[in-house]
Amino acid sequence: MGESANGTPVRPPPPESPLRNSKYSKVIVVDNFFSGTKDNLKRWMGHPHFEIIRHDVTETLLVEVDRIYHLACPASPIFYKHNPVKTIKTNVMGTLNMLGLAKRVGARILLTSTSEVYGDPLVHPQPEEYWGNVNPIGVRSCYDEGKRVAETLMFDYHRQHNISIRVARIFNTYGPRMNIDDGRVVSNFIAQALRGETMTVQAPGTQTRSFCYVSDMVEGLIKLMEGPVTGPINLGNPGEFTMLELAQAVQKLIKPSARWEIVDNTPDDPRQRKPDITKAKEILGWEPKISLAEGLPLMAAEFKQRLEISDKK
Ligand SMILES: NC(=O)c1ccc[n+]([C@@H]2O[C@H](COP(=O)([O-])OP(=O)(O)OC[C@H]3O[C@@H](n4cnc5c(N)ncnc54)[C@H](O)[C@@H]3O)[C@@H](O)[C@H]2O)c1
Ligand SMILES: O=C(O)[C@H]1O[C@H](OP(=O)(O)OP(=O)(O)OC[C@H]2O[C@@H](n3ccc(=O)[nH]c3=O)[C@H](O)[C@@H]2O)[C@H](O)[C@@H](O)[C@@H]1O
Repeated sequence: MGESANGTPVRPPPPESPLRNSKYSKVIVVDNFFSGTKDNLKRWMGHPHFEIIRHDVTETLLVEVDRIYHLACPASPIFYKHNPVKTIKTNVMGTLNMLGLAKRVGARILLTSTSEVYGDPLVHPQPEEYWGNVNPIGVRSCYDEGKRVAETLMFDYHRQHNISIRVARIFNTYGPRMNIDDGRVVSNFIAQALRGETMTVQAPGTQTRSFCYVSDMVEGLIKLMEGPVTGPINLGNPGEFTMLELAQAVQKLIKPSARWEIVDNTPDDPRQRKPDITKAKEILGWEPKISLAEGLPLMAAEFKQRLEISDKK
């Protein structure tokens, strides 16, 4: 345990904390808590180097910082489709405001873009050079096209105002402390199996995704932020699974009697997705370490605690 300037004992940051191995030792979290929760931040509250501001990034923010990790955006399809206009505003006005902040204070800014910029990809796996296959007027467009505009804004500010930027294209990331009713597939299947409900496999069930464990992703984001290139760089785990395979893995892990059913899907669901992470490996020296088989039990254990389900059968 170290000591702060005013003598208050300072807890060392946990291994997954951006504070570790970083010269940037104070963190200001900005969130409007639309899909996030303060519960996930409780262990940091009262820490002298930590601050939370309830704020919507579609409004101007005035703080003094060196690094901006711009993650604010509804990310689960059920959340972003709930208010598509707000989702676009968050991506466009929110990114403009964060870039304005970066310009004013001379900070470096990292955008968490998404594999959704590749849409329903016709190239597989997806390299960064692929321009994508995105429906501009569909129900997912507020998110997909919103992130594409956010990327454009990042590069225009970089070219026009010489802002230092980093763009990560994140592929499906999961882990402990996700909102139990987030609506994304890994949290849905784990929560459903634990609650004794039928897992909802959206048709056809043969669509694929590549799932990255959260601590791997955090390490990749920090390496990109402190690394030498702007990106865009794919960050994800190249292990590729169908949704039926994921349901089977959750069944095997949680309850052999767990069942699934095929339910209706929503339009424009990508049929396949797998990152080409050659650039992340070669330029950042990053690749994920935690396989789906290792990550699922870690998430299930934490979901069990929150759902207060004991191991007694
Ligand atoms: N998890 C993934 O699979 C994944 C994949 C690709 C990209 N991303 C991107 O990473 C970022 C984080 O995703 P996540 O999975 O942690 O989602 P999340 O929903 O858990 O977190 C998003 C956070 O942004 C906050 N937020 C939303 N709108 C805001 C606004 N207008 N102002 C301030 N805060 C706002 C939410 O309250 C929440 O805390 C998002 O930008 C998302 O698009 C995530
Ligand atoms: O990684 C990405 O780039 C994007 O991935 C996800 O989008 P999506 O892949 O649609 O995520 P899910 O909602 O978890 O769906 C994954 C697959 O599971 C299926 N699914 C989802 C939920 C469910 O209960 N059952 C089910 O079979 C969906 O049809 C889809 O094929 C995230 O929601 C986005 O924030 C993120 O940007």
